Amino acid sequence: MGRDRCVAGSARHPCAGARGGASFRAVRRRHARARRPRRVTTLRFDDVACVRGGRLLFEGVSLALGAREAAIVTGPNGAGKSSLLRIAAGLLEAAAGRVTRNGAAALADENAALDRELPLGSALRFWARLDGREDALPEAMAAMGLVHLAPVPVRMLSTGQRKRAALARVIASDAPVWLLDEPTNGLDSEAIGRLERACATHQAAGGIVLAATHQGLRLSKVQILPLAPTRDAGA
Ligand SMILES: Nc1ncnc2c1ncn2[C@@H]1O[C@H](COP(=O)(O)OP(=O)(O)OP(=O)(O)O)[C@@H](O)[C@H]1O
Repeated sequence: MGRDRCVAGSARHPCAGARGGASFRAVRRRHARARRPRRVTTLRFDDVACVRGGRLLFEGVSLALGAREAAIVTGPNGAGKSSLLRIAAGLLEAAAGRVTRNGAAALADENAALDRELPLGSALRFWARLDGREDALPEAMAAMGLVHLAPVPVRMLSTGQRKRAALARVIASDAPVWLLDEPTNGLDSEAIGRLERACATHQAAGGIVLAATHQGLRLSKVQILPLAPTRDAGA
């Protein structure tokens, strides 16, 4: 039964299923949580500039993303794509301009930050537990085709498998803003399809995707943000 058909009045809530299971109160609490208005997710760059190592990488970058929208940052090596994502994540300060983000961000970059000695399942659970999202992990691992790799130590994973693990970490997080740095690097076509479907699900739920990539990534409601490097950037 759909959420909107949910009616009160019986000892067992109709959404609890034929065999009962959840009590009326538990189901009503769950539905109240689902109905609770979430603040609308937004990410804005207004006239942003980035300086690294004393060199101006880019300037005058503006971008406005709302719920369900996406952008792909393009540009040659060294143009500052990763730097732009780090600015969006709040890990790097813009040299000029204004960055506003409404909603937590999850960043997937080349550093998966997974304990190499732990089995993949445990390494991912460490982060999911910190995020209070342990229950979301099995679905995230399934989304990236990782379930069978759960017992394998992280250090034994291939490049593509490690990339999929980093993406599963983002999927399991509750962050409405996904920042994906070269997310298709090392992924085969099946894994790219999985990532695209995960992004579509995330956007449909009101999330934002900002990705930096040299390769194609099919996203809906997407805008392209080409980074034109300054002479200073020497890309
Ligand atoms: N910590 C740092 N200190 C100084 N300079 C840095 C630092 N990190 C990156 N840079 C420089 O900033 C420039 C932009 O780097 P960035 O990784 O943002 O580029 P990119 O567009 O993502 O490149 P690529 O396509 O190769 O991934 C590069 O010239 C790089 O050497």
